[in-house]
Amino acid sequence: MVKGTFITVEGPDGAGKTTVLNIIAEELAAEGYPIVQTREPGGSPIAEKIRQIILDKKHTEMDPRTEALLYAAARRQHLIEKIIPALEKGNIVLCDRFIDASIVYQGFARKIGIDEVLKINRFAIENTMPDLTIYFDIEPKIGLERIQKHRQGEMNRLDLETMEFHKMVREGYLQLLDRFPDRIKKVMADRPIEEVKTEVKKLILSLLVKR
Ligand SMILES: Nc1ncnc2c1ncn2[C@@H]1O[C@H](COP(=O)(O)OP(=O)(O)OP(=O)(O)O)[C@@H](O)[C@H]1O
Ligand SMILES: Cc1cn([C@H]2C[C@H](O)[C@@H](COP(=O)(O)O)O2)c(=O)[nH]c1=O
Repeated sequence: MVKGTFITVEGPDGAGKTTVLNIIAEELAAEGYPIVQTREPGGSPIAEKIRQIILDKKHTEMDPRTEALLYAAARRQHLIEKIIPALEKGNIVLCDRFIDASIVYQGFARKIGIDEVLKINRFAIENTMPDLTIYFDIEPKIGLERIQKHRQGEMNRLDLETMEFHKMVREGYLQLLDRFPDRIKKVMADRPIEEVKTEVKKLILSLLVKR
């Protein structure tokens, strides 16, 4: 039986997910919560290797379905090696992106189709879905400006996609929010880090007190 709590954060590139998750993970751990912080694609040695292949700026010829399969493969490995064992031990798993990113980036923005991408991801994850997903909403232009300003050297293949693509990503997330209102909660991410962090932490704590 799975005893832990599975929480994911999602949103356009540069929305501030990693920054806020780092702060919250540290605070919750200091407050005594059993936290396991991780990310996708990656989070385990094999999945991190797949990440390097997917995000390599030189891999401009990667086919969209290859990309979708690689994300799903990385997800499967990460789930089996890290997420499920952590949940079985009763931990709170805070994961930077999960299945919703594939639905939005590959299914919607790459135009493979949401149902096609869901199919391969159902195969990858079987029944493990997040208990709560926090969606960081931001205009792609602002997110990308943040990345350009602070992480210029670390722009990956997906960051370098067209503005049209990034707008589709946001549109895709907003559609998912309408489809899964009980699981996905929206936070406006175009505010100071402290404000965003406070709201995200409140959402997490309100789930934890119910469990
Ligand atoms: N609320 C904020 N206001 C201004 N700058 C921010 C804010 N949150 C994060 N940043 C800065 O923006 C940059 C991108 O943030 P971060 O890496 O946390 O975003 P992300 O959502 O994880 O992006 P990606 O999905 O592309 O990895 C970082 O340099 C960070 O310091
Ligand atoms: C899990 C997942 C991610 N992506 C995209 C989203 C980002 O552009 C990159 C990951 O980079 P980050 O700095 O770690 O956010 O990959 C995707 O397209 N599909 C997915 O399933």
